[in-house]
Amino acid sequence: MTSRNVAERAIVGVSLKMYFGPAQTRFWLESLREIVEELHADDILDVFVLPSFLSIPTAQEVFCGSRIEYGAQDVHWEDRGAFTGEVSAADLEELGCTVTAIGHAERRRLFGEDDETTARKAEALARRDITPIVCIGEATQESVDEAVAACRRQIDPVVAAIPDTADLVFAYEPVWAIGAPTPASPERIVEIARRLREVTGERGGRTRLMYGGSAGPGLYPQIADAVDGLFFGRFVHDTDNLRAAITEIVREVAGRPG
Ligand SMILES: O=C[C@H](O)COP(=O)(O)O
Repeated sequence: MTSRNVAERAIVGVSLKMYFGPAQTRFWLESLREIVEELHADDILDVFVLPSFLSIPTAQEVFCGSRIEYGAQDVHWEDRGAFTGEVSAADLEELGCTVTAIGHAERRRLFGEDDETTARKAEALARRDITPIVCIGEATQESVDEAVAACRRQIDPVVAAIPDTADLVFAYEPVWAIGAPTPASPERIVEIARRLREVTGERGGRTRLMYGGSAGPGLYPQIADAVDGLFFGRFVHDTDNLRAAITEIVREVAGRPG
């Protein structure tokens, strides 16, 4: 992949997983808004955050009048019915969600989510015009060929399940790099991203590719020509780090030849 494939606007996403309670989430969301506005980041970046289900109404309130998008970390594939404990794409749409993650490695490992259920969830989101953030990635630090094959097994059912024109984001997150001290090497990310673009490039709809897995300040400039953005976790909980990470991405994108 070359810089010609990279979208003009970069994407910056954060999943808060289950790290923060409601009050701490509100503080962090307010800080995110302040930082984005101070840096005018939303002029050149698509910024989204995925708080817990309980804090989605808070995100709706905090981001009122802002271009920051928000959504959930999971969704059920049906709109309504006897599905105890679940939340539907219809509910998320009603609360203004425009993005939602599916198929995260933790959902796959801890809650039995598989490629088939991920595809059904993608279809449910696409029906509501909510962009699926589909998490893909190899389980162990195997060869690039094996990693791409593993990702392909996760990509193909999703692509088949949604309309060709639907907006789609893949978050390439090597499972072994999630919750680790450092991300995958820039060389590996760039090579795998290039190969994944070949797989997803046939779609008619916009298909963007992010990197996630221990991403933090310092990573983006090394892989900016290969990915459309970063999917952050722990390393932007600290709002100084959040500011540093967004500042770095804004500088990189603003410096691209126009
Ligand atoms: O959803 C985010 C990713 O799983 C990355 O999390 P992490 O940066 O804390 O490893």
